[in-house]
Amino acid sequence: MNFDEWEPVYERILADFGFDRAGDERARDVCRSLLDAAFDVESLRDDVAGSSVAVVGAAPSLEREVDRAADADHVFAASTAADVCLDHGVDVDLMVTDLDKNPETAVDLTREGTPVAAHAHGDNIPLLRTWLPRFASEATLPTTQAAPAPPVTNFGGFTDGDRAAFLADHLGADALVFVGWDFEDSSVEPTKAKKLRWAARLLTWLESRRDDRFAVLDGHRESL
Ligand SMILES: Nc1ncnc2c1ncn2[C@@H]1O[C@H](COP(=O)(O)OP(=O)(O)OP(=O)(O)O)[C@@H](O)[C@H]1O
Ligand SMILES: Nc1nc2c(c(=O)[nH]1)N=C(CO)CN2
Repeated sequence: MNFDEWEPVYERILADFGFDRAGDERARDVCRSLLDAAFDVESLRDDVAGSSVAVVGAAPSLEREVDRAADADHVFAASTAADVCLDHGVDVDLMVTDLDKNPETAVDLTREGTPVAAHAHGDNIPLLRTWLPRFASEATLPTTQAAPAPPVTNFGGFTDGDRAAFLADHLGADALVFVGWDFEDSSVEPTKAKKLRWAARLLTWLESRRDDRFAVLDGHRESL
């Protein structure tokens, strides 16, 4: 994702949530200062290009359908979806997280050599300072929603799950298969519900950029 294309969407997200752009930039710079190396995401391209990627979200429905993730060539798991996959014997190829729920899982994965896309934003700076030093940096892919500052990269996307989809798209995935997504989930609190609406909007944008059709969005496009 070119930042010029992302920036107008990012500005709308900032305005909608009242987030501070300078905070996101500060987080990006803190993240940069905490890592002495970073995962080379392009090393995944040969493997992921042309393949199917399960983009695994952490809706309650994931427990029932996690096996579907194992049918894809690769599994990109968002936040606590990584734990559900691992608990069910489904290997995770990449985890995407902003460190607010299960940072221990992310630490363990990086130490085993599984890449983790660790997202820096204005509201997780203390988490970055606590957890990033424990990550194996060569398996850590630092991301930002502000302008990129290598090695901190911006592939597009906002919530952990839709960022996983934008990353799979960046790597040339042929099919994105959404497992563990529920846009109607009434168990989420209002801010999370608002974040999920943004995830749906961003995935609608992504499918049109790819000239694709994500079944998970059926019945939701019209209300966005
Ligand atoms: N019904 C749902 N409830 C929660 N997450 C969902 C749901 N449907 C899809 N997802 C996706 O699963 C991802 C992981 O959810 P989880 O609750 O573990 O993470 P989170 O750390 O709160 O996510 P985020 O920080 O992005 O809000 C979310 O980022 C979202 O993209
Ligand atoms: N500044 C800021 N950025 C975010 C936040 C958040 O709470 N604050 N939450 C996200 C996904 O949960 C993604 N990005």
